[in-house]
Amino acid sequence: MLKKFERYPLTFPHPTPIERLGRLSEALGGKVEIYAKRDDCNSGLALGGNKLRKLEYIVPDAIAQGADTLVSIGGVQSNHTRMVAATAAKIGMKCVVVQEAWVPHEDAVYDRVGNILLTRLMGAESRIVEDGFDIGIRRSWEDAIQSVRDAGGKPYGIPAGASVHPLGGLGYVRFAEEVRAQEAEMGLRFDYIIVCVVTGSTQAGMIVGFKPDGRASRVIGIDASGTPEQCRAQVASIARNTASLIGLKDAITDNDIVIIPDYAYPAYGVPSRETNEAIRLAARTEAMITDPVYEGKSMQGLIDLVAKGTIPAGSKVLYAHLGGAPALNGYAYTYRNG
Ligand SMILES: Cc1ncc(COP(=O)(O)O)c(CNC2(C(=O)O)CC2)c1O
Repeated sequence: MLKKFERYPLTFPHPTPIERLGRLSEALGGKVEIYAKRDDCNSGLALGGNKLRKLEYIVPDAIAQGADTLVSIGGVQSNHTRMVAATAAKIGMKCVVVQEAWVPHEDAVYDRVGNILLTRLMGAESRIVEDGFDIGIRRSWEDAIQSVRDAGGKPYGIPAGASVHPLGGLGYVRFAEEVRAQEAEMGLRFDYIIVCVVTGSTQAGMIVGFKPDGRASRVIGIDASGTPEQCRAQVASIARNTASLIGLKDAITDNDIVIIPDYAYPAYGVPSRETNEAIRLAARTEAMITDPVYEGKSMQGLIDLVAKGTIPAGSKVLYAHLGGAPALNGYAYTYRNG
């Protein structure tokens, strides 16, 4: 489905591993088999993560346009801006990232550790602004792009999460193709795929990628944005655009888009007690580290959906681990007692 699209390798030259989470499966009652696909371990670039899969299909366009500066946006502890900074460093471009005030934080070091520390270490110009959380196209980002032009640079704009970009969904179409090949090798088939969703092109790409084998609606998005209607609309738009790009025009229906808003509380970037319990359970049963902004909430959703029987006994579930651990450093106070 993707052969006509150029991909600039930013991830390791092999599929990310799928591992069975036996102790977590047992801890949840042993009736559902849980596996994880480790996209958190997908690259040597600055601790990796889901955005690198997306950026592999965006970088060729930036190079073709003769850009010299990647310009993107996220919260202060954005994993996405860290991966854009990593990509710029790797391909020899400059980088400007706008870091908005997406999270009301309690840690004095929140704006100096984790993702933003790495982003700065890789030479990106990190511009902290006071605008609040929003997954859409931001004025602060548009102004940053213009400022690069005004300074004589050739900017290439990458929106938040590389999601509202024409090529933003392709990386996770490839994820689905990879999973199908691994299922064939493993001699199994997953009934559900659990994925955290915020700006949307990760889940949207998976929906498109799994549509041909009838599993689009088995990609269960766990919303971590706290703005579920905007998130759903963005996923739908990206999925339809991506489907058209790869020759599946009009294939995506509303029923293909399954997003559960129940675990984003109390707010984007703020973990609940249940989020923290989920983070601890994954850490203590599998030494699998999840974060309070994204994967901790999708792990919370997985645990709850199994406990409630929404994911029925006998199911095989693939948990998509998309990265995010560096942000834990901005929550040291929250986890001061483990
Ligand atoms: C670790 C991790 N897991 C899941 C997601 C959600 O992915 P989407 O934005 O494609 O829906 C992010 C996103 N992060 C954003 C960021 O700025 O880091 C785009 C919001 C993520 O970083």
